Amino acid sequence: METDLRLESSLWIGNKRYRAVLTGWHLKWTEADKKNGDKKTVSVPVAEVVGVENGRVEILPQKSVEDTDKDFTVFYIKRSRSRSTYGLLWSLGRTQFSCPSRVLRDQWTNHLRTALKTHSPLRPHRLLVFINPFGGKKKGREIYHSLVAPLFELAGISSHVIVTERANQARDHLLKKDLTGFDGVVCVGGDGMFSEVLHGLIGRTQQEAGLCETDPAVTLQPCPLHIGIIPAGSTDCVCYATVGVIDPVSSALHIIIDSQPLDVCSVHHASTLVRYSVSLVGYGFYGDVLAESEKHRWMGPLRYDYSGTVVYLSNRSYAGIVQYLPADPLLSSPKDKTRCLSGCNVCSRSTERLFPHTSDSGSLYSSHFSQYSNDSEGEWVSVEGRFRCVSITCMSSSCARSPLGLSPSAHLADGTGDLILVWDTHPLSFLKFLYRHTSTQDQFDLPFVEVHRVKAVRFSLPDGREEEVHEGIGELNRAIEEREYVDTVSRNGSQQQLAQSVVERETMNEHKTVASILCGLCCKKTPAVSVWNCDGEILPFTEIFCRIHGQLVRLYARGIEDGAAMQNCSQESDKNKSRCITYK
Ligand SMILES: Nc1ncnc2c1ncn2[C@@H]1O[C@H](COP(=O)(O)OP(=O)(O)OP(=O)(O)O)[C@@H](O)[C@H]1O
Ligand SMILES: CCCCCCCCCCCCC/C=C/[C@@H](O)[C@H](CO)NC(=O)CCCCC
Ligand SMILES: [Ca+2]
Repeated sequence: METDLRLESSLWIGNKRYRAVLTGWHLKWTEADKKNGDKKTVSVPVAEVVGVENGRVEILPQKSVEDTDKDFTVFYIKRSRSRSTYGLLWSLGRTQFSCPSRVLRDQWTNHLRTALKTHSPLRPHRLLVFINPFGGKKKGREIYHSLVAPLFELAGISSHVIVTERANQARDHLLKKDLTGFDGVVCVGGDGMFSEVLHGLIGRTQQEAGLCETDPAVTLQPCPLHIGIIPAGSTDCVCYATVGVIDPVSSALHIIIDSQPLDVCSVHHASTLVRYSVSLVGYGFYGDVLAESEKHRWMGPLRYDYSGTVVYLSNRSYAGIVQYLPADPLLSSPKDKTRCLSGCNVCSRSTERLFPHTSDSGSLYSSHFSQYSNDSEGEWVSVEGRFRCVSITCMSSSCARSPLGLSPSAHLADGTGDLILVWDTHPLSFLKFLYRHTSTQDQFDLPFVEVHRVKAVRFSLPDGREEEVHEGIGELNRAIEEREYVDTVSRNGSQQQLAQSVVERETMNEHKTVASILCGLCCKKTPAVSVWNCDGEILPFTEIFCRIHGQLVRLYARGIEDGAAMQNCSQESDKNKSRCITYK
């Protein structure tokens, strides 16, 4: 195969002559008229060629084609460091080659296209795209049509685009409509849109397999369709943690060439499935922040900072019983200071265990999904007390607010989640814990913080707390109502007037906030229960059971690339370094 695809000739880039070689794995070109020591070789892995066009062609920012006889243009992945994140930005590299004859030009383009088909057989051909026109800064449509669609066209991908008109339209479509012919689903939006697609695809796959999603003991069927994310939301945590940057062009290029399995946590209450999560299932602080932020949606992404401050000042902790099933400690630890990077060994070993009969990317479509049991997995552990927060995350959950994330050493696809227990502590100590999320300081190196790598978690309320719960809520509401009454009556004279005015309703919310802050600071009359934040949605239950399902879905991504390692790659990349690429 390698021999058949090999092609070597002189080619021109501008007025310089190059010796160009196409082997099975790489396209390389070296300046021909230089002394040996000065010769630089550019090497592009075939796996990173996005498209090949006849003539002199430009795609972004605008398409332009000069249809000449002896020229061809190669488009490929180009990397640069991101100033604000740890990941690498991808852009579309482009080189226009000129040949001495049209025959040679056709030979080059045919060989390159054949090499692409041979070495990248799993690239998508047809995608279903959902655009949320209201996500984040409401730029989803514009982002897709100007930056993403031209790249898909270049890569020969056809797409069926649906601009959503209501929440849950994407989920319902995926649950009910014909999906024949699609290789994957792309969501243009934020974590909420991703969650819709996740629920739609997991639900559809289980329906078709005749499996019962509600039973936490059932081994779920992995989804055959991939999920791609074009970030256009407020947090874009799933994109950040799986690609390393929030950049629509980088994400579009990942959709064209990549595949990355991802663990999913199913959340159950009694005998119902409540939701799926990939990022955060959080009780206490994160639940309260989300609940508070819902009152201030008009603030946009800033609502989380505002609500974070309000909730922090209200100084709450909650009683609970947490039971967890530890994962095999011999495989990895959330405190081992490693990071899950693209090509991660811990995740690869997990793939081997989850899909024992396939070792390569063929496992993508494998129907083998046997729940492994491992002798080194421990017994259930139970802890009880007061917590500032209880969080479970299947991945690092890094985002712009926290570039290393909730659990910096968590793995995307190892079949485990990290359980973070933050015991009740002094407000300043808790602030230290929160603050460490924004830097490289270790947030787990604090005496009131525990982190465990787990397969499953159960959360329940201590016995007899129900009364306290109601009492707590009742007292808080009475305190809020009292303050509201005093405030409104002194300003307006009548509560009815207040209820009729939208502006004043907003003021009422502010008063509620102030009341709850005062409650937290002075009276300590806080509710005895918090709410669960599940990837940005509030759960309607307090007592839950969570189970991690290893590699239940596949994303069009590759995990975070190690910027330093990429720069150290030699120019003469071999097969093992096929992801290395150097540019002048
Ligand atoms: N056409 C629509 N109208 C109203 N809501 C929609 C529509 N399409 C999708 N949604 C819902 O909007 C919610 C938020 O969308 P999305 O996640 O795209 O943006 P975001 O909230 O700004 O970002 P993030 O979730 O990253 O914070 C989603 O939960 C989704 O269900
Ligand atoms: C003094 C400085 C304090 C700084 C504190 C920073 C702590 C940041 C930790 C980062 C946590 C990200 C967790 C990800 C959650 C997402 O799945 C979810 C959906 O988008 N977002 C929220 O729930 C939105 C709510 C996020 C709560 C912060
Ligand atoms: Ca994991």
